[in-house]
Amino acid sequence: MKTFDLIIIGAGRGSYLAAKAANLGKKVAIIEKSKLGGTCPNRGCVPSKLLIGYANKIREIKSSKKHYIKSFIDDIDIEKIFADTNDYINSVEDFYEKIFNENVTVYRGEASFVENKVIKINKDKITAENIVISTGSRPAEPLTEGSWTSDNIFPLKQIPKSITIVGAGFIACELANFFDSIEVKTIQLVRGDTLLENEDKDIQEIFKEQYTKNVDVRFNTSIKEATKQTNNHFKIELEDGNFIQTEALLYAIGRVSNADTLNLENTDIKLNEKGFIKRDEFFQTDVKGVYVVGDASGENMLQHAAAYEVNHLSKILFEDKIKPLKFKYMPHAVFSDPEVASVGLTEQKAKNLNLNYVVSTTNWKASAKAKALKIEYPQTKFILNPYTYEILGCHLIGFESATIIHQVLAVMHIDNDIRHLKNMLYIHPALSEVLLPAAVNAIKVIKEYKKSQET
Ligand SMILES: Cc1cc2nc3c(=O)[nH]c(=O)nc-3n(C[C@H](O)[C@H](O)[C@H](O)COP(=O)(O)OP(=O)(O)OC[C@H]3O[C@@H](n4cnc5c(N)ncnc54)[C@H](O)[C@@H]3O)c2cc1C
Ligand SMILES: NC(=O)c1ccc[n+]([C@@H]2O[C@H](COP(=O)([O-])OP(=O)(O)OC[C@H]3O[C@@H](n4cnc5c(N)ncnc54)[C@H](O)[C@@H]3O)[C@@H](O)[C@H]2O)c1
Repeated sequence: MKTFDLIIIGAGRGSYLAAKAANLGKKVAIIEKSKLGGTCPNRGCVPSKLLIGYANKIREIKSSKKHYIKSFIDDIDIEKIFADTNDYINSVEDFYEKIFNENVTVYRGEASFVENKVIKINKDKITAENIVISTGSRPAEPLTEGSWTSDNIFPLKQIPKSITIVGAGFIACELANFFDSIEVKTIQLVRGDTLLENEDKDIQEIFKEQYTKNVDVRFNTSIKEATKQTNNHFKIELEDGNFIQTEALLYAIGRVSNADTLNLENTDIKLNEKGFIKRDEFFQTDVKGVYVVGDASGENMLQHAAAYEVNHLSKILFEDKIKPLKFKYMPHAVFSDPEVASVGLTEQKAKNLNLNYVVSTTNWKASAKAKALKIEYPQTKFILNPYTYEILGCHLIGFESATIIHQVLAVMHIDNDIRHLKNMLYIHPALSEVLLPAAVNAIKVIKEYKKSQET
């Protein structure tokens, strides 16, 4: 049996840990059953955001009337869009192979545990003092045979004339926006009456109102039966009695754990109630020296979380900086139309937790830059601790929200106090300036709250 210093199972973000350890002279084995780089560059964040780039441009052209410009789109070269996106995807393996030096052995195949510290891949058995499980997650099984998930839509193959997308979360709202923008007949099926159900309710409402101006969303329904016809299209009977025909059917109904591939029953590693791998704040599983990072823990399921965790784990393993990691805040964004960005608690969560909080909501109308964009709906919502001025949550909807929120993240990172956002200097009239009236209003709301408590 071969012995390594470090074994990494899953070459998504775990690849960077392999590269770092190898650069420090450690003998590393990394095992991947699919493509090096994992979900984000091959079938996740990057390809989907490349597509959103086209969608944003198309939406901008289509809304040019607001700027008194009559425009029309002569042709959208979807073949080129698909080919460019696939070119990127096809370059990923090569990129990842190059980040590994001679100290890395790449095993191709599915890894499973034989015992606590012994891993089997194909006919090989290997062991190491430290083992990192970074096996990510996979799409929940589609409910119709022959349909797509985000795993098999990339690399992009056929250009469908019509697509039906099931789900109301991140993936459904990003990809339905793309397909609709390139004029593929798109229908989104949502079992409830909300989109992006984990966002703050006010943001959800604005999102729903704006998004459904473009995308044909059928709420409170789902697929009763779907059958493939001779022309290879799906005939779908909906729960509400309606029928639709669609060439492609994509399920985006959440992600599940890959832990079932690992034969963990041969170990002392425990799972949580959702089947993801349990760990402590040092990423350690129930077996000493076996760690879990990224989606495999089921905690954050975001690339920036996986990247941060891998970086922190490398400090624990190689720099003797044995500090626990507990995220103080975890931001996310939905790159759809409109764009949404969020960090911390929604108002509903703050309420459920019985916290003392105040809410400040401001629109972006005072911003000259926002005015120049001619979009009416953008909003900033803060949830604040009125005693400490702490930002408990911040929710943005509007152009470049994912960029603007970084200013809030910096404050939360350094010294979480909304007053910094009021006192700092802003470039006038940059779009980030929208946070100035938001902070001024937030502080006013806090003062009014305090005054009301005195009387
Ligand atoms: C369509 C889509 C869009 C997304 N967009 C964003 C975004 O915009 N921003 C964002 O922050 N996040 C986004 N995400 C989420 C992001 O991709 C994941 O959070 C991130 O990739 C997790 O990284 P990871 O290394 O934990 O897992 P992964 O990247 O999934 O890597 C795990 C690897 O382990 C391999 N593996 C699994 N089991 C085994 C086994 N038994 N043996 C060997 N290998 C195994 C898998 O093949 C995979 O390559 C998106 C996800 C999807 C699907
Ligand atoms: N911009 C980003 O950061 C980004 C983009 C895409 C994906 N991601 C990550 O990937 C994860 C997975 O994305 P996702 O969109 O698949 O999951 P999600 O959890 O965001 O949404 C799943 C949706 O499917 C619906 N659903 C579940 N079961 C269903 C059923 N049987 N019938 C109909 N609807 C059903 C849910 O109500 C929900 O709306 C996200 O949680 C996120 O962590 C992030």
